[in-house]
Amino acid sequence: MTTTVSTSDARPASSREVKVQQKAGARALKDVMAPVAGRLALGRVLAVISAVLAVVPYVALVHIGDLLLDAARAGSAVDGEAVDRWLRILIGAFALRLLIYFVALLITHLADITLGNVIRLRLVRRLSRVHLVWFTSTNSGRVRKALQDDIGTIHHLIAHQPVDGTNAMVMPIALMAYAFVIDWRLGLLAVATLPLYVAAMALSMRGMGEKTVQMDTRLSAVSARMVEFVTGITVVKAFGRVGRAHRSYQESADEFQEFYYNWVRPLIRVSSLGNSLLAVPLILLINIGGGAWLVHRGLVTTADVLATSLIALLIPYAIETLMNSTWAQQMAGASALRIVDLLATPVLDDAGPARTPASHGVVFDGVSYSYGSGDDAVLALDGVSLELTPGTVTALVGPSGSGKSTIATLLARFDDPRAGTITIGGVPVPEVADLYSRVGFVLQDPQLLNISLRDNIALGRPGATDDEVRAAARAAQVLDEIEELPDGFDTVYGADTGLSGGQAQRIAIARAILVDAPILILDEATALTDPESQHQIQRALSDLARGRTVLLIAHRPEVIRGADQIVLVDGGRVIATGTHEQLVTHPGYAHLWRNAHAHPDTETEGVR
Ligand SMILES: Nc1ncnc2c1ncn2[C@@H]1O[C@H](COP(=O)(O)OP(=O)(O)OP(=O)(O)O)[C@@H](O)[C@H]1O
Repeated sequence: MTTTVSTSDARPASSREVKVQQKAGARALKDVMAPVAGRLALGRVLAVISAVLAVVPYVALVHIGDLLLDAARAGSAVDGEAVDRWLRILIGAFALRLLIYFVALLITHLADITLGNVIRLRLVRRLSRVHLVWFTSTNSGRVRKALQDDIGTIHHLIAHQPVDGTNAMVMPIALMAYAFVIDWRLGLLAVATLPLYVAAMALSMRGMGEKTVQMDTRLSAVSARMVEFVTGITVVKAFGRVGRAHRSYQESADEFQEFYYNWVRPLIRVSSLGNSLLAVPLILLINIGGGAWLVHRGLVTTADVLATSLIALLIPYAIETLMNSTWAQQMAGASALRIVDLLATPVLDDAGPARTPASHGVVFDGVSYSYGSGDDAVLALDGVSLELTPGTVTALVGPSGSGKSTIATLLARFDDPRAGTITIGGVPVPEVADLYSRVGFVLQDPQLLNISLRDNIALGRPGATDDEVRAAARAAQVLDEIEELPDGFDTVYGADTGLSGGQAQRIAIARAILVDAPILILDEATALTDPESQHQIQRALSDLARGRTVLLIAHRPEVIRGADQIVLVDGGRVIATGTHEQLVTHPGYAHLWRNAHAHPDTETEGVR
C-alpha cells in the first residue's frame, strides 16, 4: 500500500518516483500537522502509558489463577484477601487504562477539530488573495477536494492514528515482554507463528508501492474514458457511434481488469496463507497444546498458560490495526500534498496602502497580458491603452478572441497585467480601496451560487433589506418571474430551479444594481437567450448603465452605435478609437459593422 497521488498521464510510475512521492507526502504531512504537533505528542505519550497499563490485568490474572490453583491443589481455603487485592488491582488498572485511552482520544479529536479549522482558514485566506483567473473549473474542483475529502482523510491520522497506532504498537510489545517474563518457553509459543506471517506478508507486499500507483493511473484512465463517453453521449448517439465510444471504455476497463487479476491472483494465495497463520484455532492449538505439555512437565502453571494464550490472541488484532494505520498514513500523505500545494498557490502582489480614487475615470496605459507562463504562454493583450471618461459608455468591439474579455476582466482585477498599468481616478487598481464596491460586473456567465435567489442578489451587499432586493430585481426586469416561483426569493438556485439563461443573467444584473458600483463592466452576450429575454436584458442593462462609467463588450449594432466611445480591438491591440461616425470609414470597423448587420444574433463573426 502506498501514497496514491493521481497522475493524469497513463504512464505507470517507477519505484523511484513512488519513493519520492511518499517522501514528499510525509514532509507535507509534517507541515500540515505542525500546528497541533504538541497535542499529538501528548496523545501518543498517554497512549504509551495506557498500552503499558494493559499488562497489569494479565499480571493480576496470573496471580489470582495461581492463588486459586494452589488452594485447590492443597485442599486449603483460598487466601480471600490476596485474591481481593489482585482483583481490585485488575479492575483499577483496567479502568485507569480505559480512562487514559479516552483522554488521549479526546485530546487528538480536539486537535483534529482545531487543525481542520486552521487548514480551512489558511486555505480561505490564501485563496482570497489568488488571481480570479485561477478559479477555473479544474481549480474549483481542487479546492472542493481539499476542503472536503482531504481534510476528512487527514482526520483519521490526527484523531485516531496517534492513539490507536501507538497502542497497537506498544501494547503487543509490552504484553509479549510480559509473556517472556512469565516463562520464556511460553513467550516463544505466543509468537510462534509471527515470523512466518511476517514473511508471507512481506512477500505479498513486495512491489506494492509501484503497483498501487499503477492501479491508480489505470483507474484514472478508465474514469476518463467513462467521463468522455458520458459527456459526449448526445453527440455519440446522434451520430450512431455508440458501439465505438463504448468500445474504447470497454477496452480500458478490460485492460484494467487483466492488470488487476494478474497482480492480485498470486498475492491472494500468499496472503491467505499468512492470514491463516494468525487464525484463532491455530494460535490456541499451539499455545494451549504447548502450554499443557509445559504444565505437565511442571515448568509453568495453568494460570501462566491461560495468560500467555490470551496475549497471543491479541496479536492478530494489533497487526490489523497497525496495517490500517500505515495505510491511513499513506493516504493522508497524498491528501497533505494536495493541501500544501493549494496553500502555495501564487497570490496577487500586495499593493501599498489602499487609496480612495478621486474620480471614476479609468486609464489603461500600455497594458500587456498573457495567459499561462513559459512556453505555454498565450499573449492576449499587447500594449493596450484606452481611457474611460467618467459617466460615459465605452463599447469594446472586435472579432472573437481579440482580447475584449481580457481587457474587461483586468479592470476587475481578475489578474494583474504583465506590463503597463490600469488606474481608476489616478490610483493603480491594486491600490484601490474596496475595489469591488467601485467596479461591478455582469459577465457572460452569470456565476450564480447554489444559495437562495435573495442571497444571490444580495451577494455584494449582504446587509440589503428585502425591499432593496425586490427593487433591484424589479429594475433588472426579473421580479415577476421570481415571484411566480413556488418559493419566490427563497428558491435555491440550482439545476432544478428551472430558471432560463436569460433569467439568470437578469438576476446577475440585479446583483450589480444592488452593489451600485460607479464603474460597470458589462458583457452584452445574449445570443443564447430567447428574443423576449434579450429585450428585457437590454432594458435592464441600459437602466443599469445610466450615469456610470461603463465598459461594455458590445455585440449588437444598435448598442455599439449608442456608445459614447467605441474601441476596436484586434489581435490583442487597440486598432482604432472613436464614435461610430468617426469610425465608419475605418476598414476594420466597417467590416465588423457589415457583419453585425448581416448576422445580428451570431456569436462568431465580427461584432456580434
Ligand atoms: N483562460 C485562458 N487561457 C488561455 N488563453 C486564453 C484564456 N482566455 C482567453 N485566452 C486567449 O486570449 C485571447 C483573448 O481572449 P478573450 O477571451 O479576451 O477574447 P474575446 O475578444 O473576449 O473573445 P470572445 O468574443 O470570443 O469572448 C484569445 O487568444 C484566447 O484564446
